[in-house]
Amino acid sequence: MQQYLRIKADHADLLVFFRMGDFYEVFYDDARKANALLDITLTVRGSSGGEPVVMAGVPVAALENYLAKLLKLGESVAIAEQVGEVGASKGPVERKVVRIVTPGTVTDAELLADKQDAPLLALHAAAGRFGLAWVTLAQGEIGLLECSHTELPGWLARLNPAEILLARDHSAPGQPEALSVVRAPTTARPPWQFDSALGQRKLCEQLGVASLQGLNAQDLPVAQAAGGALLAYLEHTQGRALAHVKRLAVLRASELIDLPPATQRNLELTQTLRGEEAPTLLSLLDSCRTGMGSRALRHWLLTPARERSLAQARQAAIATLLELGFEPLREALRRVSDVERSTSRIALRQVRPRELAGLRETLLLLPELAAAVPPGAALLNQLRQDLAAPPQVAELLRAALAEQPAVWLRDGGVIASGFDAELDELRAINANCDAFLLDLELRERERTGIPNLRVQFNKVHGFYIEVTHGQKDKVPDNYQRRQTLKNAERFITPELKAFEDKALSASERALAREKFLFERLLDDLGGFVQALATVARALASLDVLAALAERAATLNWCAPEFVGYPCIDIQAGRHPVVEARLAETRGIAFQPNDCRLDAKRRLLVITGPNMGGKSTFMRQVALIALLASMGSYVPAQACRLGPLDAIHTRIGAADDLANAQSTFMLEMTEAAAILHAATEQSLVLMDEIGRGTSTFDGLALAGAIATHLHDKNRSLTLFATHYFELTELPAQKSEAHNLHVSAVEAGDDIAFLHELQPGPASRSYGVQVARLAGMPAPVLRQARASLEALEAQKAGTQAQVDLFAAPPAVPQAEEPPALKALRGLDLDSCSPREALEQLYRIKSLLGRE
Ligand SMILES: Nc1ncnc2c1ncn2[C@@H]1O[C@H](COP(=O)(O)OP(=O)(O)OP(=O)(O)O)[C@@H](O)[C@H]1O
Repeated sequence: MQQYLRIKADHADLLVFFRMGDFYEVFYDDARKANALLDITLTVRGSSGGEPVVMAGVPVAALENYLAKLLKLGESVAIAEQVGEVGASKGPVERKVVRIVTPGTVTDAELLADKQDAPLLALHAAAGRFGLAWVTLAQGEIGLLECSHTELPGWLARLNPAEILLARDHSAPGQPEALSVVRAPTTARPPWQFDSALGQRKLCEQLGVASLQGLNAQDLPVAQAAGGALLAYLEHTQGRALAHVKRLAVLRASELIDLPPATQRNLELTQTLRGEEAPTLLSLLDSCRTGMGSRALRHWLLTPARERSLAQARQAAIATLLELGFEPLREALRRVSDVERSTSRIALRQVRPRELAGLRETLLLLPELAAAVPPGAALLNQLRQDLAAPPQVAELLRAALAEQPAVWLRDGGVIASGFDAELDELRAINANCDAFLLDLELRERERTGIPNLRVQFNKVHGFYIEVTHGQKDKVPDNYQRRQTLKNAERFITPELKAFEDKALSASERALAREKFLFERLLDDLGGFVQALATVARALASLDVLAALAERAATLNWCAPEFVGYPCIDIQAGRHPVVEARLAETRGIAFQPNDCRLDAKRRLLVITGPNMGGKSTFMRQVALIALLASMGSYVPAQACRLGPLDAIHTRIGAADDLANAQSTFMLEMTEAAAILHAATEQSLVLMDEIGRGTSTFDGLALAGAIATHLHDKNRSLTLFATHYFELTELPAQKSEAHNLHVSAVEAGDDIAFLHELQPGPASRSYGVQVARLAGMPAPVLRQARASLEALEAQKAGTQAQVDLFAAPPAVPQAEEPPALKALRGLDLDSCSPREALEQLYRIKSLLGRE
């Protein structure tokens, strides 16, 4: 218990798994926690310091399962192994924490989702800004970024960290709200570790550079401070150099297209509104053959650059793949293992034998893969070159690693035969054991003339020669008695004893030798980590490009064109996810629609019946713009896209109970954020703004918001509404235009054509849609009657309100006397003394205010 308590004191915040033979035991509060989280039985064994020792345990063989569960729940675990020799000294065997597993630092394939990264992120606030530093250990790249408090939630949603490090007892305005966007567990770290000088030094050390200047990361003190804490935590949990973490990516909000959390959610990019993985844009796009590809695709989708050169390079690569064929490449990618994760685990020395076998196969496959990359596009040429791993790696693995290595190193059978003479000899002893014993038996029978003499082995006595009592007198002098049984006698000879020593130690020594050789193999492979990381990145990119080409071909997408002026011009665009769902579930075709926004058509007011397809249309425009910006083809016949700095969306109505915001409050908060942030280069979707409050309030607000977007933000805006009054806007504002979705009515029935046409809609058809939804007939009758009465009433009292008039000027208040006096001062004509007197006078005026 003393040993345990010592270890626990060093790892007070973690669950400590304490190895005891075939179990990891947890004690006291850890045991109670484990009991609650893992549903494992609590027991009491003995007492320590007068207190009963409460404990629980998990079998060693089941460790990974339990770890996976705990990590999912956001818990971190310290694993204390027996490191001393059992029975080597008096007292308990020595134990040490050999591994700390936290949600943001796991690299085990079994504990990670195949298609998603689990980054570790450190967050720091200083000087009114936030600094973020993150790393995906399984990838080996550190990211740095600084942002404002309004941008923070978007970044957190994008990076989707598995664990967040914060300075203990420090918070900044906006931080708790931003953190509520993600569900990651937070870990408190000592505040002094969040220091920018320390961070700069640590980053330079880690990346092996003299200064961060060359990496474009010099001017990010707050992010550097976060970087310091990040690296300190990695040292604490990994306990060894992170040889593979050698790259730095500096992200700048101003270089990426802004995708606030509301946009990521409303467009259902990686999660449906209900929080499911499919059907989403990502799930539709992701036909990648490898986990590496899926992870890269998610990253491409969520970090589109404003500058178009990367997107153009990707587009050109997709065009080449479409022209010259992507199937051979995709076929080859099927057999590729997760080189990215294996590489990082080589660097962390956590790699398992089977992973190395997978890596070997992939490396041998690379020439075939490279040959399957079609020539032409610059990006493809580059990636093909990157696939050229140094041949020594495959050679090393081929020579050292067994054909089919065991799962665990501890079981032996990992190193290939023929690789090491000493290991071969030790293995030969084991293998030749039986032959030697048979041979010895024959020889001894001959020598002694005892026909039923037998050479045998048991665990307690080792090897022996057994002779029945009847033959005892023939036993030669050099036989020494080991044991006497009822009807037989057991002996040992010097030759047999020597063999026994050799045989018994041989298997142990073989295992030790294998461990040694495996470690040496890891040392040797360590030198190739960067080269392997390059291969991994190239494989991931090729996989994404081939998947995007496949999607473009299968789904009949086109290459978008980029232009330098304000423009979103889409011909026959489709919503890719709705289209796929319609085809899959109802076998019907999607109705394509055009969209034209430019300097002269900045705001489209979209009206039409419920269920008409307004939301679908707006979303499809945003999705097409996003797909084009990441470098993909798009679901349209043709598409021209100008500069884009953000996609803002205000769609749908969901209560945010967790943050104590009502539907309407949330609606207004999101709309306000958009009016503050949107620029001339932003795409803005506003779906039924104002519907969360009374009709007049809603209408008045919607009119004012549309006016502001048109006059002040001047963004490219799609504005869907049920307020027909807003269709008057284009009459007053030159850059606003009306569009409506069509429906045809036949008696009480209504059919939606989902077709966009110029001009305003005439009706809402709300009652007809309610009928389709199965509303009881009396309710419908009453609603219809009320509707008629309301419409008649409205027609009679058509008030002339200008919804889009410029806001009245703010009344000018009288200027305060102190300010007036200050303004009246002529500084050039007064002496220093007079100036001082004036200052006193002004100060006294302030006192009176
Ligand atoms: N272009 C289209 N082609 C085929 N079906 C479509 C199309 N657009 C929409 N739909 C179908 O109509 C349904 C309703 O569309 P959507 O939610 O966009 O309507 P809406 O006009 O926004 O309705 P509301 O005003 O009630 O919000 C979609 O779920 C989809 O199944």
